[in-house]
Amino acid sequence: MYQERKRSEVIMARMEDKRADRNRGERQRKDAGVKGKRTFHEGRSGSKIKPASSLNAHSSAEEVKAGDRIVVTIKRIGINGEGVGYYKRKAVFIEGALTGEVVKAQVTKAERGYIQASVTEIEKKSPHRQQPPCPVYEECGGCQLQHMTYEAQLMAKEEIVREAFQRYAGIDSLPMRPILGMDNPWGYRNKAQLQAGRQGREILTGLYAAGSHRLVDISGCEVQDPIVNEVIEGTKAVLGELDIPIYNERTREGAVRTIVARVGRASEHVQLTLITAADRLPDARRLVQRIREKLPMVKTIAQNVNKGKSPLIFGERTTVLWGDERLNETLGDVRFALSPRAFFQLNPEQTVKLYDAVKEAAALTGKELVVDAYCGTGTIGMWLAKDASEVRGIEVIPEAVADARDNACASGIDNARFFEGRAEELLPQWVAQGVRPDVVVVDPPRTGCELPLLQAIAKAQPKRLVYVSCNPSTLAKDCKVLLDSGYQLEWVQPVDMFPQTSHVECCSLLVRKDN
Ligand SMILES: C[S@@+](CC[C@H](N)C(=O)[O-])C[C@H]1O[C@@H](n2cnc3c(N)ncnc32)[C@H](O)[C@@H]1O
Repeated sequence: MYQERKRSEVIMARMEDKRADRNRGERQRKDAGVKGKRTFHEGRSGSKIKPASSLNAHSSAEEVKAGDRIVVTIKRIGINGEGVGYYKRKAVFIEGALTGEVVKAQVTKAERGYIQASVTEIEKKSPHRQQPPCPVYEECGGCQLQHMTYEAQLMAKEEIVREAFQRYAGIDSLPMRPILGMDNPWGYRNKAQLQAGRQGREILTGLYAAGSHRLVDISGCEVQDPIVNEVIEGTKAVLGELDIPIYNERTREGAVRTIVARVGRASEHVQLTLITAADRLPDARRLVQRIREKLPMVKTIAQNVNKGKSPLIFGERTTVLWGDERLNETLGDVRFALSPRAFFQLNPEQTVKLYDAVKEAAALTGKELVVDAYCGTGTIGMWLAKDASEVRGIEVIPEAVADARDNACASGIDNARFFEGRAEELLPQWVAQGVRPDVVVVDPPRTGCELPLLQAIAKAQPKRLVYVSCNPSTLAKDCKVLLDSGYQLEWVQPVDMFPQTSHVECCSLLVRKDN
């Protein structure tokens, strides 16, 4: 349960990322009242482009209806990676269109506050448009920005953050630092979590196409670590060779539902988990033997049983069939021992940049009490512990708290304690008891912080508040509350944790005005 909750909140695994992307798109469109998804990519979908002569431009947005043709200049990229322009002062959301482009588009939906349309022809093409490297980019939907250069992706993400602060916090001149991107924005994901299925004799592993039960095979996914891809392919081959039954979503028969492979970057060891729909994994002994022979980098083979019908990936019970109980990983000089269901950041290289920004914002001298609210497995608290007097982490998921305690122990950190509970309940209690943190770090789920937590922070008056967020909209809304209660926004540091997708993470520093 812990793993699944984390996943949906922290963009944990690829499958859940897809859902999060879609949900996010829905949320964003709800803001403007839009629903739907991308329908166009130049080059791939050339046949969808209609000649300009078929256009029939309208004179008033009120008259626009589905099926009409309009011409739109794209002003920016929206939170879900779509192009956003205006037609007669109404926002128009156009999947696959890029900033600066002038596109002819067909209206797919016209509502009071917005229009949704799909590209039929690009009149003026962006120099940042590129052919998406992935052959299943459109079908898969896990990435949203492969049709633009990486440079343009970074600019778009900065714009998304700027726009959120303008819209939700009324800040026109945001103290934003340049986004921290990656030198190589490919092969960064340390973990794949793929549904298994069959097409005739062939075993597929991938993601379901949006709104369907059609599995899109994503073999060799370019954002995955190549070692992870190798293990997924090798495992598929062994499953086929031994004719192990693959779960069929429709008939609810078969065994293997999902393959999860996670690589430890420091060791290059891989933890492999097969999620099955029943207790029995047929031919388990031969399966273990063949995987060990074929994939020597695999150091753990585990089975997790999930008999449920919900979209949660993991079930409650995990058995290690062979090998190490946990995968060792390090971030900087902090060590982690990860059980198959334990959460860990998906892009370790960028996580270090994010946590370093948190450390800079916290500006610790060794004397401070730091509260790490929404601490997960305690990674941020541990990153700060050696420069603080005391760290107190708060996390709602018991297994995460247990992991945090174990990880602190493994790293020899003895000034960090982790508490199970809701941040919006525990912090107010502590404050009522007279606890006065010097620095509070919050890293909430996409929904942002609960108001009682923000109120408790305002009451406790920590000198520094470090807000880590994967959702610029809720970040900006919460910042507005904090700015109204005596804080000042010093800087916002966006970090590109998920290149090729429209996700953007930010670390923001707020300080008390009366400091
Ligand atoms: C975005 S993650 C942050 C994880 C961690 N800081 C890290 O960098 O890995 C948010 C975490 O908040 C936890 N959470 C969600 N709601 C919570 C609440 N009301 N109180 C405390 N923790 C909560 C989730 O279980 C999740 O571990």
